[in-house]
Amino acid sequence: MSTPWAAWDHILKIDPDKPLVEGETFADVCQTGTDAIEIGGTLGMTEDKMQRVVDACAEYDVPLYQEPSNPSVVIDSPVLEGYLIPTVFNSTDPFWMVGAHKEWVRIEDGLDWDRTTTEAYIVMNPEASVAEYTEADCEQSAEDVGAFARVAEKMFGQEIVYVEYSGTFGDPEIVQAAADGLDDATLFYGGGIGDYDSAYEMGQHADVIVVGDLLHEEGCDAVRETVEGVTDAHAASTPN
Ligand SMILES: CC(C)=CCC/C(C)=C/CC/C(C)=C/CC/C(C)=C/COP(=O)(O)OP(=O)(O)O
Ligand SMILES: O=P(O)(O)OC[C@@H](O)CO
Ligand SMILES: [Mg+2]
Repeated sequence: MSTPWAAWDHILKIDPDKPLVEGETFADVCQTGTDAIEIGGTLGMTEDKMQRVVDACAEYDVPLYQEPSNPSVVIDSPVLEGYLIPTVFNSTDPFWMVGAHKEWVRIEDGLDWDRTTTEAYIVMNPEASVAEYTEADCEQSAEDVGAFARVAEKMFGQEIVYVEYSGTFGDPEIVQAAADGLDDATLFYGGGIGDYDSAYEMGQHADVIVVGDLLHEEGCDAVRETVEGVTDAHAASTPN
């Protein structure tokens, strides 16, 4: 797989288990200015729900990626640009690091490796479903997170490191520690981004910000503001 995310600033994560804001359509969702759409969530995932979102977004230009939370919800669709497969570095259960992946590969024939890449998650909000689901140890200092990020890149060859605060705005110092741990990998940050300022702030530390709940709670105009926030943060920090 090539590394298109190296050029991204913003990902919109659609949770197929949650409705859009009343009156909005997937056409609106695909025109928020985001660089890519990830389709996934932790709870209530089914192939059908995934497929419905993929179909609804298929005709627009924004690249679509599936982010499955378990092997049984992966859908085979030519419309998908690729599959971003989490591996949770701070899970206390190896199933969420490598076990689910082994099961997937054992069961499925002919996976499309060119369209498949992993995201090295560091799950930091103990209240999030994803933390509970993967039994993540969220007691990680900035030094720990920096070391996880470095291990992910240097020892496990990960192209994407994802600091995940799903549902709450994280600690910018921790996100910066992850950034400092990386040379080449792309740093995703997700969690609690709700407006221009929060997008700008995390945009100063992460390569890509991921916006999820805001789409389902506030809608497309609010998402568009976060695209502006991170774009401005990156423009301000890029030397000419
Ligand atoms: C091997 C395959 C194909 C799948 C397994 C992939 C793994 C390890 C998944 C672990 C769980 C995970 C990191 C899922 C990614 C999606 C995610 C973090 C969604 C956000 O979840 P929450 O916001 O906590 O949940 P809800 O919004 O559903 O409550
Ligand atoms: O839903 P929010 O809090 O925006 O988090 C985004 C994403 O990181 C969730 O996996
Ligand atoms: Mg969520």
